[in-house]
Amino acid sequence: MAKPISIEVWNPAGKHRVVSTKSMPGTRWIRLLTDADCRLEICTEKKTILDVEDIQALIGDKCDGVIGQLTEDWGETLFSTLKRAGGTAFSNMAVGYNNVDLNAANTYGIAVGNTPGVLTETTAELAVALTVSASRRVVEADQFMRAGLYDGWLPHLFVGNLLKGQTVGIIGAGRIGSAYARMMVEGFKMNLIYYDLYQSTRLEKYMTAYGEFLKSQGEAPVTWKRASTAEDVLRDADVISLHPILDKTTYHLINKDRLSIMKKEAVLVNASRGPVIDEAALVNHLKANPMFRVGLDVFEDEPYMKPGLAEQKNAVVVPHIASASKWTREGMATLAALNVLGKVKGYPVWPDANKLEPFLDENSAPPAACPSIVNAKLLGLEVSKL
Ligand SMILES: NC(=O)c1ccc[n+]([C@@H]2O[C@H](COP(=O)([O-])OP(=O)(O)OC[C@H]3O[C@@H](n4cnc5c(N)ncnc54)[C@H](O)[C@@H]3O)[C@@H](O)[C@H]2O)c1
Ligand SMILES: O=C(O)[C@H](O)CO
Repeated sequence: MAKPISIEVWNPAGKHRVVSTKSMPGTRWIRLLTDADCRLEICTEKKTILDVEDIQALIGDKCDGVIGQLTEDWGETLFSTLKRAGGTAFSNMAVGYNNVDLNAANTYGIAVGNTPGVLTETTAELAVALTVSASRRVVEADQFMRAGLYDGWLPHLFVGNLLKGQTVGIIGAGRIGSAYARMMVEGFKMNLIYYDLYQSTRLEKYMTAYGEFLKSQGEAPVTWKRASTAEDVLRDADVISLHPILDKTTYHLINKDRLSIMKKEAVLVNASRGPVIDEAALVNHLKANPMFRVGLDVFEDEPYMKPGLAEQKNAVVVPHIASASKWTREGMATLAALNVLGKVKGYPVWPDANKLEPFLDENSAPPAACPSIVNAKLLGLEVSKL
């Protein structure tokens, strides 16, 4: 028998039943669904991470689409349950979808949505915050101050690293990696080295033009280089920020061997996914190298940290909040809802998931399209001509 699970219902008479496994910020997403004849059921269960059985109970016997979260395991069981309930759409409220088994979704013909772009700058800004906090020992110094230990200015007190003129390294120079690179380069006049499977022509052009601009102002130009291996970035950079997707190629990309080739005083930042770093190896490295610092938004076994990490003063840790600005979270909710709504209504897919502004303009109706469906091609979904 299905578990009882608490829900809040909007527009009970709506024709299409859409389930959201969590309450999400803002109200626009709710309005968009209910105005389009959806009965919306929002799970209000007081449990942070829902398990597969909870979500099966939410889906029930009839469900057209589900808006879910990155903490949920969307695989064979959930997609087959959704299919049996007549569903055709699932959207993560996240850009990353490593919690989703796309093969299973494809098998059951379920469209899988994500929420790119709207979180790019917000996430990059938090990565910058982690970089500065780790480099300048902000959290350690804050704790020292609150503990009443400050008894006057000292030449050696909390000496950290200067960023200006150093080299910033990016692994995964996609939307967020490139935005972070620009912030670090513009903000701190850093040189850039990046590694990605693909060339980032846009970022390279920007770096060249910005270097020229600085030169024209009589300042030292910034330089850039595309590395042919991740190791080249790790060896050369003073600050390394990780922004790839999580898949087989990036699992434990940062491991014991790769940590050992980094500079002893390097700063490593991760706001991508926890398993990109072998966290146990990182804890050992932090213990052995007190001048090496990290800023982490994500962890290998969330919500837990590997033993020893919490005690390391050279680590700044925050609970996966990189996309947590009000505008972004409301935008993510909107995009996730529109992905599901679009599929339920039979709309085509938006042609460019990097240009979703029309869906985010609160003063106009969104286009009749699904903003971002990651398996659209595989499912042969029609592309919007709008
Ligand atoms: N911490 C957070 O709250 C938060 C917020 C947003 C996104 N994220 C994570 O950040 C990731 C990136 O988001 P995005 O919007 O920039 O995605 P994106 O697709 O624009 O960028 C990902 C980049 O990683 C590159 N890549 C893939 N495999 C690689 C490899 N083996 N080595 C090097 N580079 C590789 C891709 O080519 C691409 O350029 C998401 O998938 C998500 O997991 C985390
Ligand atoms: O992938 C994502 O979108 C994040 O981890 C949450 O913002």
